[in-house]
Formats: sequence, C-alpha cells, structure tokens
Amino acid sequence: MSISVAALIRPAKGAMVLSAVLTALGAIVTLVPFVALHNMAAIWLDGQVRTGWTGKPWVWAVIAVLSLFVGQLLYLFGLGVTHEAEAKLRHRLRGNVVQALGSLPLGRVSQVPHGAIRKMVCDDTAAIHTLVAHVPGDVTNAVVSMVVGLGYLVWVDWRLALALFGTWAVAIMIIVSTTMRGYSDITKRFGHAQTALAAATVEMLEGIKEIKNFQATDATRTRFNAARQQFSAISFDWVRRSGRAISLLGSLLRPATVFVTVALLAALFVAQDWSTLSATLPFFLIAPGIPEGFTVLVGLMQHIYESQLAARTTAELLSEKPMPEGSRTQEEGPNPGQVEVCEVSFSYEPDVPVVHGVSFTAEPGTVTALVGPSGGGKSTLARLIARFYDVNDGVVRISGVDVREASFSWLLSRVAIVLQDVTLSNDSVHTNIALSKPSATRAEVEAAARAACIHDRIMRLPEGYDTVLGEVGGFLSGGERQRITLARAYLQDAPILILDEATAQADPQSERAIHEALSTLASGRTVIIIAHRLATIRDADQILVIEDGHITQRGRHEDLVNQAGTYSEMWRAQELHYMA
Ligand SMILES: Nc1ncnc2c1ncn2[C@@H]1O[C@H](COP(=O)(O)OP(=O)(O)OP(=O)(O)O)[C@@H](O)[C@H]1O
Repeated sequence: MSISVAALIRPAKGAMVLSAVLTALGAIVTLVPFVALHNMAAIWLDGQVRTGWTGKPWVWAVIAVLSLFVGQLLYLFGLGVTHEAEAKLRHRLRGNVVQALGSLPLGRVSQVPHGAIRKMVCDDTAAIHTLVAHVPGDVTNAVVSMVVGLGYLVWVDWRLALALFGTWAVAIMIIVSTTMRGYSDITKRFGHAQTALAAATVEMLEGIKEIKNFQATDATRTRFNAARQQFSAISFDWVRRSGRAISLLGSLLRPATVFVTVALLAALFVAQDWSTLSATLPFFLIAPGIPEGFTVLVGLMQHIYESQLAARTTAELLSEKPMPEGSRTQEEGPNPGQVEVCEVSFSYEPDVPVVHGVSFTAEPGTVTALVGPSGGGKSTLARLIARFYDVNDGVVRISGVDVREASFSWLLSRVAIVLQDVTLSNDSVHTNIALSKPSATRAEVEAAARAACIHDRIMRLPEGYDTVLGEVGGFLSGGERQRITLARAYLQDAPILILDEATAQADPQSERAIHEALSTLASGRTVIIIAHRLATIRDADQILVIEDGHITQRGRHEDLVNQAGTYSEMWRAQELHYMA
C-alpha cells in the first residue's frame, strides 16, 4: 500500500480547513479599515454629503479600529489551530516512522544509513510543519488579502486598477520566466544532497578513526567530503537562482516602488479627469500592501517544496511493506534446536539472485561451518536463517517451524546472532550486555561476561559494569567489543547460535580469548559459523562450501581436505600463509 503526502497529513486536515476559513475571514475583515478611510476621504476631500451614520467620519474611525482588531484575532486564531494540530501530527508521525522501521525486515533497516533515519525522525517531521501549520493560514491570508484588495480597487476605479495590475503582471512575468527555470529540479537535488550529507556525517562520526587514517593521504576520498562538496555546489546554485528571483521581485514590489508606480498612474488619471482624488486614495493605501502577499507566497514556496520532499520521504518509508509476524509465540517446534534450510533462493535486487536453491540441515547441538570465497553468499544465508530478510523461494525452519510462522520474540528466544559489525550503544556495559534480556540481574550479566572472557576487562573500567561505553574511560578494543556481544548472546541463551566472522576485528591475543569464549558459548547449542580461518572450524560436524550462492562441497574437514575442489585449495593456501 502506497501512502501519499495528502494521506500523511490527513489527521490535521480538519484543523487546516478551519484555519483557512478563519484566516480568509480575517483577511476580509482587515480590508475594512481601508474602506473606512476611503469613505472618510470621500466626505472630507470630495465634500460628499451623506445622511445617517455613513456620513459621520468618527463612526468610520471606530469601524476601522474594531475591524483591525478582529482581523488580527481571526488570523492568529487560525494559526494557533494548525500549530496545535501539527504538533500532534508530528508526535504521531515520529511514532509511525519508528514503528515502521521496527516492522521492516531487519536487513532493510540496516541498509538505511543512520543519518537518513535521523533526518527522517527529526528534520523531515519538523519540515512538514510548514505544510500543515503555515500553508493553510499564510497562503489563504496572502491570497485572500490580495484578491479582496484587488477586487476592492477594481470596484473603486477599474481603469486605474487595470493600469496598475497590467504594469505588475508584465514585470513579474519577465522576472519569473527568466530566473525560475529549472527551480523545481534543483530544489529536489538540494533535498537529496541534504540527505546524503546527513548520512555521510553520521557515517564519518561513526568511523572517524578509519577515516582519519585515510584522510592523512587524501581528504577528498571520503564520502563525507564528496557529499559536502556536492551539497555546497548545489546549495550555491540554489541560493543564486532563488536569490536572483527574490531580490528582483522584492525591488519591484517593495512599498516605495509601488507607491511611486501608483503616484505616477494616479497623477495621470486625475490630470486626465479619469479619476477623482478620493478614488486614488485606496490605491495609495492598499496597493503597497498587496505585494506583501506575493512576498509571503514566494517565501513560502521554498518551504512548501522542502515540506513536500520531507513528507514524501516519510510517506515512502511508511509505504514500505512491513515484514509480517507469525503467530507462534510460545509452543516449541517439533525439532527443537534444528535449523533446516530447504531449497532457499534469495535476491536483494530483483533478478540478481545471490542464493540459489540451497538446502542443508544443522542438527541440534552440532557445528555447521559456512566457508568459501568472498561474496559467495555466506552472510546472506546467515541473515536469512535469522529472518533479517524473507526468502524468495523455499523455506527456513527453526526447530521445525517455518520462520514466517513464528513471532519475532519466539525467533529471538531461539536464535542468537553475532555479526561482523559490532554495534554497541552509548550506554553502560551492563545495559549493552543485558540488551538480549533486559530483566537480567547484575549476577546474570556478570556470569555472561565471565563466560565471554570479558569480566576482568570490565572490572578494570572506571565504573565497572556501570561505565558508559564511548565516554571517558569507556573505550574497548574491537576484540573486547566482540566479546561484549558474545556475552550478550550468552545471556540470550538461545539454543541456536549464528556467528558471522566473530574474530574479524580481533588481535591474536583477543582472538584466543574469543575462541575460549566461543567454546563455552557453543557447548550444547546448534552453531552455524561463518569463518575464513579454516583451522578454527576443522572440528565442525559439517562444512559447507558456498560459492556463487550454491553449496559446491559439503562434508567434514577430513573428507573435504582430500577432495579436489575449493576447500582443499583454500586449506593449502591458508596453511602456506600461516606457516610463512
Ligand atoms: N544489502 C545488500 N544489497 C545488495 N546486494 C548485497 C547486499 N548484501 C550482500 N549483497 C551481495 O550479495 C552477494 C553475497 O554477499 P554475502 O555478504 O552474503 O557474501 P559472503 O560470502 O558473506 O561474503 P564475505 O565473505 O565477503 O562476507 C554479494 O554479491 C554481495 O555483493
């Protein structure tokens, strides 16, 4: 189901309509003081004799003051209505965005850069503010003020009005057609560049250490610099175009210019006897205010574009198909601890399959190793087992249950996954370990940390388990961070454990500690491990060689090492490498 921008802001529609009506009334009432002044001028300047209250200037003065007050009140009330509705809508949208992210396939969410998510949750929902809170009031006020003002001028003296509008129309057409060409396209590119810069900034902050190493030689190689340069180039172009249009329109429509234009036309009309002196007065009073409506509209135009782009990004996210959750919440499956991958095919992009009809079974309590050349599909298979994505064909069964039929919590209680990229939050060590079981006591967290061979290191941190990671003293090495995630998996106590390159970031000493932690963690569980170091998995119960999305060899180490094929080649190459 696709969600449109209109559907996104629908909850605020009632308030927007009310605001438009109130501000339209306000704009009409605000014109009354000028009508009053015109009438006063007709009595004083033209010496018109009227009977009743219409002939009393002081009555017109009172009407002028009252209507000014009521007009402002209606305008402010209209703005207040939409601001309240927008605040509620923003709160709701932020909730919806976070909820949508939670229900998308995990693999899809991890593809969205953190910066883009931050922009969506914070900036985009805030940008919708203009669309909801200001467009109904300010646009209506500007349009109605102009229309009513112009209408009144036509009513007072249609020929003078025509002369004035004609002068404006020609001048505006020339300015707009020459300066605004391609404006919509550049505004779109400006929005995209903004998103790219936000994503690259977060990426840079997260990987500042690596970026520093590379930046030492060539700063422009980083994605951040590219995004920054692109953003600057586009924003310069955008500012130049919009600046040119705004300043030219501004000069034409500023009150002094309008006053002079009216003065010249009025002098001509009075001299020719086409108009009376009092009839020219509304032109001097109302005409300089009319362009304010244009200025408001031009100023709002940019905000409206930004709002629409932001709303579209949010609408696109909310339109994405959520991953349906199965209904099994408690009941154990028929084959506890078993992983069955049956005729599974999968592609990230349509028509580019990366896993083709793969089948294997990992029996409870056994170790299955996935090995093979880079890009073969090992991580993809691991992610499919943990249901980061849904398979295109075939089925993945955990404990004999199709993963699509189980609830996420059921799956989480059966499958623990330790990924290549260690993600720890800016929180205490305790909270980071207890992520898999928030109710865990300190004793349980400590037991998990001991099993993951990281307890001693944690005790050397300034505040022990209460040290906030990432803050002063709370820095851990890659291998140590990995052991924190192992402790987390240990605490999760799932019967199935998926390890993706668990020693990728570790130094040799840390690697030993990780292997010790791993054997504690693995005992009694079904383990599926992705490993590049074949020596670490030579005791595995089955080894699957994954190449180009297929299983090309399977068996135990002793069998495979004596067969001609990728495994024996990899084994020999690694033996030579480690002997060297
Ligand atoms: N999120 C993604 N979107 C599109 N293609 C992807 C994505 N992740 C992986 N791929 C592609 O799928 C194929 C398999 O990748 P995968 O990461 O599963 O391989 P791998 O065997 O684990 O590699 P490595 O040993 O280098 O980690 C590769 O061609 C890769 O480029």
